[in-house]
This record gives sequence, C-alpha cells and structure tokens, in this order.
Amino acid sequence: MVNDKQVRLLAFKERTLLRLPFQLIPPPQAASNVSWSRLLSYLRPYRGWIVVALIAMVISAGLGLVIPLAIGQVVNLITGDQALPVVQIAQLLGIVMIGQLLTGVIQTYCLSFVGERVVSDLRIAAYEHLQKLDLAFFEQRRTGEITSRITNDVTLIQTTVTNSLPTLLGGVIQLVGAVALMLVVSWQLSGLALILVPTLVLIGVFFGRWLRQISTAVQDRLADATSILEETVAGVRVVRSFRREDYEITRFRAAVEATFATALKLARIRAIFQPAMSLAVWMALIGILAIGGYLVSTGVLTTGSLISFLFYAVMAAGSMGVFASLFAQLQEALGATTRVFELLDQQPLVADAPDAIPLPPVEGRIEFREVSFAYQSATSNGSPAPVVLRDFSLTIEAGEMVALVGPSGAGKSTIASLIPRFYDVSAGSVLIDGYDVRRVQIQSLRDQIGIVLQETQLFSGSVRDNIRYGRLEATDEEIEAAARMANAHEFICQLPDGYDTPVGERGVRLSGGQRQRIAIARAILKNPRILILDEATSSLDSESERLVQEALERLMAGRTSIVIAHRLSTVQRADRIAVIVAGELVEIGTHHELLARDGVYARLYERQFLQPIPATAAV
Ligand SMILES: Nc1ncnc2c1ncn2[C@@H]1O[C@H](COP(=O)(O)OP(=O)(O)OP(=O)(O)O)[C@@H](O)[C@H]1O
Repeated sequence: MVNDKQVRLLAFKERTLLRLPFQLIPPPQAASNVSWSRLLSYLRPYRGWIVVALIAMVISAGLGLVIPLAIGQVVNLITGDQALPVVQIAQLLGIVMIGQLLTGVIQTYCLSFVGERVVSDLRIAAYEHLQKLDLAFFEQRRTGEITSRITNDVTLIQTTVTNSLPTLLGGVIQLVGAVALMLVVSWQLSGLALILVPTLVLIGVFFGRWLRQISTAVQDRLADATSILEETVAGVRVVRSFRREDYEITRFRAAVEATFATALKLARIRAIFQPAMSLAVWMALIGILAIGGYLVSTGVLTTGSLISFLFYAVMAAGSMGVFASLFAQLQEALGATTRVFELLDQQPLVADAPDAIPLPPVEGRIEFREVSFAYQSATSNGSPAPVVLRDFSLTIEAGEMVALVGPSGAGKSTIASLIPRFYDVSAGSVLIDGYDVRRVQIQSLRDQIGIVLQETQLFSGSVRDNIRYGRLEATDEEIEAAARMANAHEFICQLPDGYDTPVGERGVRLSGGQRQRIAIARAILKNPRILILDEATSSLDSESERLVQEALERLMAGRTSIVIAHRLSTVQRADRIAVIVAGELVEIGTHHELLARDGVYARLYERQFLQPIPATAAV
C-alpha cells in the first residue's frame, strides 16, 4: 500500500515532469462524474473482492465503536458505578480485538488485490492503446508525459482504490456511529461537542489548505532546482565545453536558496499552527470535561459514560480531519484518472478503413498522385498547418532505386513516411501496385516495407533479439545469415558474449556504423519488397562507411528503394534522382542527365557533394 509520503512524492514527480503539457487537458471537474463512473467499470470484474472488503470494513468500524463503551464500563467498575462484570468486559474487548485483527487482514488483502489488479489492467489497456496511436500523437506530447500517465497517474489511481476510498468509507461509518453513540450517551454534551468539534475541524482545514499551498510552492521551487540538475547532468558536455560550471552553480544555488526561503515560511507557519491547534483542542476537551464533570457531580452522567463520550468525540473529530485531507487526495486522483482516460480516448488519425483489404504480396511499384500534405500536429491555436508537400507526383517502378535529394526541410522524409502510411495525405493519393494505401490493412502494408533510419533504435535485449525484431519467428541460423549479409557478423562475434551480448540502454554501446548494420540485418531478415533508407548524415570513418555501403547494396538488390540520400556514391548509383525543393518535385533524372541540365541539382551537387561533409560536432 502506498503511504501519504509516497503519494506526495509521486505528485511532486508528476509536477516536476509535467509542467506544461497538461494545459491540453480539460480541468478535472469537467469530467469528474464520467471519470469516477468509468473507474468503477474497471472495478466491476472484482466486485466479489470488494463486497468482502466492504463487509470487513463495516464490521471493523462497528467493532471500533465498542471500544469506548468497554473503557467506560471499566471506569464505572473503578468508580463503583453500575457496570458489566469485569469478565464480560474482558471477553467483549477480546472479541473486539480479534474481530478487528481478522477484518483488518481481510480488508487490507482484498483491497490491495483489487487495487493492484485495476492498475495492472489499466496499464495494459493504456499501453495497448498507445501501440494503436499514430505518430502525430507522439509528436504532440513529450515522452515524459506519456510515460507518466501510464506509471505515476495509474499509481495515484491505485492509491485511491486501496487507500483513499476505503479510508473515506471507514471514516463515514465511524463518524455516523460515533455521533449516534455520543447522542445516546449524553445529548447535553453532544450539543456542546457538535458545536466545538466542527469549528475546530474547520479551522484545521483552513490552515491545512494554507500549509498545503505553501508546501506545493516548496515542491515547485525544488522542481526548479531538480530541472537544473537534470539538464546539466544530461548536457554535461555542453556545460564543460562552454566552461559554464560557475554559471550553473550560481543558477542551482539560487534555485536551492529559493526553496529554502519558501520552506522556512512553511516552517514558521507550521511552528505556530501546530501548538495553537493543540491548545485549542485541549481547551475544547477541558470545556467538555468541565461540563461533563458537572453532569457527573449532579448524577446525570456516570464517570464511565463521560470517558466513553470523550472517546467518541475524539473519534468523530478524527474522521472529520481525515475527510479534509482525503479531499485533496481524491482531487489529485481525479486529475490522474481523467488523464489516463484521456489517453485511452485518443482516437488514432490513421486507422484501417472498415472495408480495408489485406494488401497482397506486391511487386513494389509506388505512385504518388498529386499528393499534398500538411502536418496536423504543426497547427496551434487553430491556424492552418503549413503545407509541406504540394501536388507532388512521382512514380517509382518496381525494383527501381530512387534517391531523394534537396535542401534540409524540403520534405524528403515526409515523402518517405507517406508510403508506410505513418500519416495520411491531405489530398491526392499514394498507391502501391495500384492499391491506395488508405484502402488496405495497415499491417499488411507495413509488413512489405522495410525502413532503415539514420538513428537506429536498439531495444534492451541481446544483439540477437534486436536483429530478430525484423522477423520474430526467424531461427538463429537465419539471424546469423542476415548479420553476415549486413557485414555485422564479425563485430558481433567480437562482443563479449557474441550474439547474446546485451545492448540497448543497459547494454554495451555500439558505434553508429555498427548500429546501422544491425538495422540493415533486421531489414534483411524482414525481406520487404519496398525499402526506405534514410542515410546517416554524420560521416562514418571510411572502413565503417565501406561496410555499411556494401551491406546496403546487398539489402537493396532486387527491391524498390527510396533513399534519402546524403552520400554522393548513393546519388550516383541511383536509377533516378528526384530533386525536392519546398515540397515540390523540381527535377528528376539520372546523375548525368541532371548535371547536363545545369539546374537545381547541378547547383546542389556543387554545394552539397563537392564540399567535404563536416563531421558532426561533439556537442
Ligand atoms: N512531425 C512533424 N510535425 C510537424 N512538422 C514537421 C514534422 N516533420 C517535419 N515537419 C516539417 O515539414 C517540413 C519538411 O520536413 P522533412 O523532415 O520532410 O524535410 P527533409 O527534406 O527530410 O529535411 P532533412 O533533410 O533536414 O531531414 C519541415 O518544414 C519540417 O519542419
């Protein structure tokens, strides 16, 4: 079970991670009823567990109410007032203790089971949904925001299910029971207590809210310091290369000092508030005791009843205090619930049409027919998204290799990303072997397309697992054969555990060229008809470049290839070169044809390919 401190920590982390993006999200109140009832629908499968927990909770709260009565009886025994025999009181207390122990165990276990199950279900549902969403969704959000919804937000929901809601329910039972028994014990004292207790609780709530505001401010200041820390650790090379250590220390010191100043303010208020509150509580108790004492002296009340009454009053005050702090927790959980459901409600912009057919095995002829395109994610405040491609038409024959060249930002990557339907065209169409990509099932389309990007993403797992990503059912022999074709076998064999060496975040670090060759092996294993290559811009050393080049040639042989070309050798070898400028096809032909034309390509060639490519800067 997550305790208060952990909840606060999570809330703090959430605030640190997610300062801006939630502006996108409607305020929790707007969806509050919907969110709660939807959360309940996740609880429904476990209603049996919940009913058992509820019964245990009611019994436990009821038994708790017996304790003050029994204590009152003990006092009456001592003072000689009328009371149950001591053995019976002892038996009663024994039953209460054992009962509370058993119900406590049952309640905690059942609720924890439900809480853990619900978060697991929600996490899996959210992750499954995430895998269906299109790229535009990921571009609009930061990675931290998405992961936080599936981790922190879901944990907050768990705390609500296992902790806050049961505490609220238990508190209500305790409050109702305590007030009822107070009235039974002494209606005169109840009148007094029912004025004093809520007044004290209200003062406590008021101060509590003030304290919480300041403590949030402390956390915000701390978050400022944390983000400086994170930024400068991640960007340590930049800090060192610009020799900004002192500057960063000054910045960090200022942030920490600001945290200290706010924390001190919190400490001052807390230092006054806590003793003042306990003084007020004691005065109220003394007031009740004084009037209670008078009632005892006049024989209206026994001493035991007075003691029982005091216990009930404390219980009632306790439950009211709990409600105040629960309110904040429930608000926070509501925000989290809304965010998780917002993620689950996201509809992918690119999805299979209801009548989509599976794309049969293709030859690989690609046709862009008067394609226009704008990134929807680039729109903000309702203004129309800038058009990236305009009336773009190009036909690539099966087995042909076409190089896309053009200035940065011309739209080359965009053209390539329309083929696997990462985005849908705004106008026109993209056809593969005559099939409009919007009319076929996305999976069958992407199964026939291989992509090798500049930056190869390796996942945690072994080298073998990473190559197998290309075709999950591939045998070890097939993986090795693909690695050999990709010129990767040799370097893999030199790794500490060969194909079983772990890579990815926690594994060995591979060079850019090695990663590319793993990506090529993946693509070879996938054996697609259509290949999209985004060549690395950073220059590899000549040996590495030769190995990658050779591997790419083997990969491209006999397939339709679209290469976003950065290397002269690729451009020269291409069957045709398409020159893209500002989203339009301005020239197309072979290297020699285009040079002879002395147009855009010729100028681009002089500028881009005849000058040495600068090595990527270290920072
Ligand atoms: N995901 C995106 N969301 C919004 N706008 C984008 C996105 N990707 C690219 N753009 C914009 O679309 C235009 C074309 O980008 P694209 O990446 O296709 O160009 P490119 O020719 O491949 O450039 P480079 O050679 O630098 O990679 C650019 O103006 C870019 O800012």
